[in-house]
Amino acid sequence: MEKIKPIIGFSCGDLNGVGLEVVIKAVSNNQLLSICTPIIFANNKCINFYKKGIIEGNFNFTIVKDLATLNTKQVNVYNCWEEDVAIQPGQMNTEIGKYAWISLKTATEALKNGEIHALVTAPIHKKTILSDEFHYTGHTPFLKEYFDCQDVVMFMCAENMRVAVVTEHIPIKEVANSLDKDIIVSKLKIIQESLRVDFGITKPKIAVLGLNPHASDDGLIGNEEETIIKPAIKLARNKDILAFGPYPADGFFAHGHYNNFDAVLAMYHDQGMIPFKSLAIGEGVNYTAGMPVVRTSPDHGTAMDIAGKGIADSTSTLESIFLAVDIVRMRFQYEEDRADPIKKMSERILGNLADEKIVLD
Ligand SMILES: NC(=O)C1=CN([C@@H]2O[C@H](COP(=O)(O)OP(=O)(O)OC[C@H]3O[C@@H](n4cnc5c(N)ncnc54)[C@H](O)[C@@H]3O)[C@@H](O)[C@H]2O)C=CC1
Ligand SMILES: NCC(=O)COP(=O)(O)O
Repeated sequence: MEKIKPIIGFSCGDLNGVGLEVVIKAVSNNQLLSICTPIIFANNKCINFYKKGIIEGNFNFTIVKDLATLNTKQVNVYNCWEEDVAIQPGQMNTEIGKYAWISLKTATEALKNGEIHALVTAPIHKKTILSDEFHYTGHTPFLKEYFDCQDVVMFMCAENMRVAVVTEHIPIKEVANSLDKDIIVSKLKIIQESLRVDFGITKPKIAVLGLNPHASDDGLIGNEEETIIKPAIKLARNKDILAFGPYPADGFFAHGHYNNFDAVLAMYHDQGMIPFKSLAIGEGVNYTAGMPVVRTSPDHGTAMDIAGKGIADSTSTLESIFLAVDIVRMRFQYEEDRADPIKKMSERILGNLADEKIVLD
């Protein structure tokens, strides 16, 4: 069957950060146009500002006014604003931060309307984007609310590991009180479903980390393992989720035990992010699992210290595009396979018969 070529939208992130630079670098990859049609939600003048000096040769794009008529042979740019913007790479500036929101808002609307198949978000600066309209600690809680999801999962994905977190951007002193068994089970359900539908793993195994050092050493160092995490794992098992643990986080990563699982659920941000960013092979991608739509993102931030220097690495953005394309295709295939199971099954059986050279009358 012919593979679908999805339309991938890009929000530009903080214009003073490395966002547009890594997006431009990633979409100028020659082979990209054969697997997807990219559309950047920003403004052509801002793209011209960043493209100078970072791309060898020409970087051509088409400015589109109507999202229904994209150029499939080129990168598309949708102008979300018309005014000139005084970009100052590396500067934290709330005036500039507001364009990150305009871009994100426009791209998210397009995602909701089905005008793009997936969204790749370039990094926002969590402080400069804040406004009455955008009052979230990141894309994840915004998208959760926008798409009316009961829960979603921040799911970091790389070639050799996938790490999800229970709590996201909250102060460390609030972590223990934010955990409860239903929240953990909810995350495990989303991870299991995502591994099946988005990654095609039929019987995924998920490791759950403890919260305390040495997963509490049998209650010597805290009790959340006994009172919350173990009961959550038991509950998940009763729901046919192959969850294991809780494992002490340090040795689990140090000795490579993550290799035995399809995903790892960490209790808090740094418990998952530090090993992920340190041990991931290939570049990591931040995927928001549990939504009806597909959103990926590079695993890094605005990198203000190197913004505008042309030295930002775009590999994680490129991987975010590849993962978005893969997931769109996986979901499409998943739906297709289940649209008419009897017909599909008979087609497959007939295929097998043909393989075995059995002739039907
Ligand atoms: N998806 C998103 O929107 C994300 C946003 N952020 C936000 O970004 C801002 C800055 O966060 P930081 O903690 O400083 O992390 P950061 O990832 O921006 O920077 C950490 C270090 O990594 C380097 N680095 C990051 N990306 C790079 C790249 N593509 N190529 C080469 N070097 C790179 C930076 O130069 C810096 O030394 C914060 O407001 C944070 O909340 C952080 C992570 C993701
Ligand atoms: N550490 C991940 C991060 O900051 C990205 O968060 P989000 O914007 O994807 O919610």
